Order: sequence, then structure tokens, then C-alpha cells
Amino acid sequence: MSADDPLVRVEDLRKYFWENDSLLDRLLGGEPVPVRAVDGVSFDIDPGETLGLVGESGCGKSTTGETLLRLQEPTDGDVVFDGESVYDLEGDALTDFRRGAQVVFQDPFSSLDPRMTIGGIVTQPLEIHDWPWTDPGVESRAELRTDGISADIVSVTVADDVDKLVAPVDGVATVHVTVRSSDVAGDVDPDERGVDEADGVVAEVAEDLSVDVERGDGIDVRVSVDRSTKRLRLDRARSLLERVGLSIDQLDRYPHEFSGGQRQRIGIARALALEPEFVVLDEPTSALDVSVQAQVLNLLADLQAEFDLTYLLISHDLSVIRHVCDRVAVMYLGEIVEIGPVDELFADPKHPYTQALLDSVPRASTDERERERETLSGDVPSPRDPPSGCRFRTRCPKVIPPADLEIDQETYRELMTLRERVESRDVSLETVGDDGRFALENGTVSEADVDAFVAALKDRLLGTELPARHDAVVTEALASVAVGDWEAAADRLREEYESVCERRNPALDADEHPVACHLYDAAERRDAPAPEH
Ligand SMILES: Nc1ncnc2c1ncn2[C@@H]1O[C@H](COP(=O)(O)OP(=O)(O)OP(=O)(O)O)[C@@H](O)[C@H]1O
Repeated sequence: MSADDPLVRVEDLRKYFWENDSLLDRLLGGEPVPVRAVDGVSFDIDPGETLGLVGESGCGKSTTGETLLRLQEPTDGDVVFDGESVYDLEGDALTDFRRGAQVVFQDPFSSLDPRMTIGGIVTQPLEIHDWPWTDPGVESRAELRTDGISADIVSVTVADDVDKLVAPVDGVATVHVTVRSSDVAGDVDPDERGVDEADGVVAEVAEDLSVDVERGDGIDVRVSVDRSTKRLRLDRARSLLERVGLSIDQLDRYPHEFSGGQRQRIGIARALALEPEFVVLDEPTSALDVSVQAQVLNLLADLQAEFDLTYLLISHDLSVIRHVCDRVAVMYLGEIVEIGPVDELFADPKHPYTQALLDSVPRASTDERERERETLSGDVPSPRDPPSGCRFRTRCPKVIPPADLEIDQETYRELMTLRERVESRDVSLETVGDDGRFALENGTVSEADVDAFVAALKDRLLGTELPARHDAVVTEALASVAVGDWEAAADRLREEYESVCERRNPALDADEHPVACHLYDAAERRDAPAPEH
């Protein structure tokens, strides 16, 4: 892996779920229909970077995080971590990946085992991964400094297993030893680990190791790890808890004795226990009080700087993303629709979905406040049966009308919603008109009633009066509905109003700040309203 390579590369990742097919589906014997939770997602995360993944609930964010950590097996695609395909890893290489890539879950209440003490929770990954590790191939070495004593008479022995506590560089674990005469060293606490005094000589070791000094013909210094494995693990848990802002005398307490924010700190300490390079933060602050959220986000930022961490931050909350991320990927129904640097994406959101999401966040600047406001209405469609073409088109306030259709966006949106309802037969004919005015037989009104029925139906389904041309098309389509021919109605409306957005799924363009929307592809832009917002 070269210095410019991303730490994580996600390539056309797909994760489909089949297991939720209902009994009815199975009885009807149709082909199983998968939930396409993640449907062809690609992005990179550079070392030290925080990439945000944002979108409404159910868009596939958590499934993306879990699949790229190999907590779920992918349906297709690849994830390359540190230059190697995650799904090809086996044995030690897989164990190393499990150590190096960790997760912090949303809910600190359910992600901590209530029967375990905090000490047990934070030391558990250390036990599972048999920490501390020592490698017989690693050479142990001392770097000696002396003060008031000649280095020639000092001999230092370093135990082979100091790599348990000293990270080796290029196969060498180096410990830093200082030997001074007591005159220059001043007072020494003999109980402190890492310091020893004998016959007017003080030896100190900079790392978290033990040191013994003896004076005979010369000065003999021995550096070792003199604690049991259990002790080392508890010491590490203590220092981690301290680092995340908890008191070290809380090791024997249970999760229910802590607040939500403290529990999330415990979850973070657990995730960092094995010194990972990469952490997926899945809604790390969503379950917390607003007052605590910023503290936890600041802690995560401090830890990232201190330990060179790379983050994927999953959140539905754009204000959290803005606070922490370098870049952000916007996800809708299993796909990435826009990805770019966080400042650019907030100042100049391109995709109508991103624009709509941003409209739900309080504005920071007047410029942004003055942007045309669009609201995001309706629910995310089912990932079992996503809309054809652009998946956002059923809710998009900027869906592109056919080129020859002179129509304002509001009217077009209304007609597209009408089409959706006709296509899914989501119109109750029984309740049209005044009570009992129209008698329906087999879902059909009598021929004499068709005109009145269509007028009443139009009143019900449309908020505004349509221009004559469109009124004629809708009247024709609804007349088919009145006689039970839903297919003819749907065909008539499609023939007139079909959008490029439903014919083709736009791909992310190759821009610095890529977006997947037909408003931005050159061919469509000629016909479409300008994409400004
Ligand atoms: N094990 C599963 N079996 C079947 N469907 C699943 C499974 N896990 C997730 N899904 C479905 O996959 C889609 C994506 O879910 P996912 O949890 O990844 O979305 P999300 O964006 O993280 O939402 P949230 O913020 O609510 O967790 C949803 O429709 C969800 O119901």
C-alpha cells in the first residue's frame, strides 16, 4: 500500500437480505424478493480521515458499516482494507483485521453486557485477542542516557517480551533508559514502576515497564515486564477509561450505574482497547442527551488526533456530520447519491435529496437560510421494490419533465404523484363523491355516471386546477379508472408524463464532488430546468 492509497476502499458493495420473505410470499410460491439494503455502493476513506454516511432511517447506512467490517457477508462487491480484500482474509490475517477495525454502536444501553463489570467489558477484547502480544522475531533494544555517570560502566539487559508494551518499529522494540547519580536525580519514589535506586544510582525507563538497578563492579540495569497478564490487562483498561474521561476506580461497577454519556465512553474505551486503525461509529450520539452529544463528539475527535484513527461516522443527523467529518456520502435507498467535502456539500448541495435533508437542519449562515426551501415528504420506498430509474424520483421536488412538456414543477410533481397512485391502484373509488352518489359494481361506475365521477375524482386527487392540455389527459386517464381499466389509465399517464428520472438510474459522475442526478448530466440538462437551488 502506498502513502496515497485509501485505508478503506469500498467497491460496488451489495448486501441483500432474503430471510424476511413472509409466509404468504412462500405460499404464493413466487421468486423470493430480496431486501436490497445496500445496492452498489463505492467510496474510499483515506488514512486519518472521517467520512460521514448520512441518510434517512432505512437507507442502508448500518448495513453498509456492518458489511464493510465483515460482521455481515456481502452479496457482491468488495472492501479493500489496508490493501487487502476483507472478504478473502483467513486465519491470522482475519484476526488482525478484526483487531484493526472496530465499531462503536448507537445504543450504549444495549451494547454493554449488564452482567459484566466495566473492567470486564474493557478487558474482554484483550482476552479474546490474547493481548498483550509478544513476537519472538522482535528484537528488544535499549537506548541509554546517563547523567553524572559514565555510560561505559552501565550495562542494560532488556527482556525479550517488552514488545508486549512497546510497539516495535521495523522489528525492533526500543526502550529508553536513563541512569543518573542520585545527586542529580533528586528524590525518588521507590514504589513507582519504571524507577529504581541502589547505592547512589537511579535508573528510569520511559515506557510502562519495570526497571531494576544493581551496583557491583559496574552498574547493571534490567528492564522487564514484571506484571501478570491479568494485571497488564487491568492496567490497560484503567488507562483507557481514564483517557475517555472516566474515573479509574470505577472498574468494578456495572453499566446500569453509569449515565448514557458515560456508557458511550465505556463503549469507546472498549473499541480502542486493541489499538485499531479504523473505527465505524454507528450513530454514536443519537441515543444521548443533546448536552452530552457535543462532549462525546469532541472526545472522538481528540482520540482520532491522538491515535491516528480513521473513522466512518454513520448518522442521520447532518449537524453531527458537519461537526466532525471531513467528507460526507449521502445515501438513499441503498445507493450513494452524492459525496464530497463537508463544507462544499453544506454550502452547495447538488442532489435534491441532499438539499431536502439539509432543509431539516437549522441554518448557520444567511446565504444558506435564503436558499429555496424544499420539504421532504413521504416515506422512503421499500428496498424490496425500489422505484425504477432514480430511486429518489418518487419524492423528488425536481423530477425532470419530458422536454416537450410545458409545465411548471409543482404541477408536474402533482401529476407524477397521481401517476404513482394510479399505478399502485392506491385510490379508493368507493368513497368518491357525496355519500352513495355513485354506485360501483365490480369496481366500475355506470356509463352515465362516468363524467361526474371523473370530476369528483379529480377534485379529490388534485390540489389545483390543471392547464387545459393536462386536464384533458388526466380526464381521459381517470375515465379509464372509472370503468376499472387501471392499466389503460397508467399507460395514458406514462405516455404523456414519463420522466428520464424513471427510465435510467443516474450514476455518480466523475466530479471532485460527485452527484448521481440527471439534472447534472449534459444530455438531460438541455431539457431540464436549471439545477440551481
Ligand atoms: N437482517 C435483516 N433482514 C432483513 N432486512 C434487513 C435486515 N437488516 C436490515 N434490513 C433492512 O435493510 C434496510 C436498511 O437497513 P439499515 O439498518 O442498514 O438502514 P439505516 O440507514 O442504518 O437505518 P437506521 O438508521 O434505522 O438503522 C432496511 O429496510 C431494513 O429493514
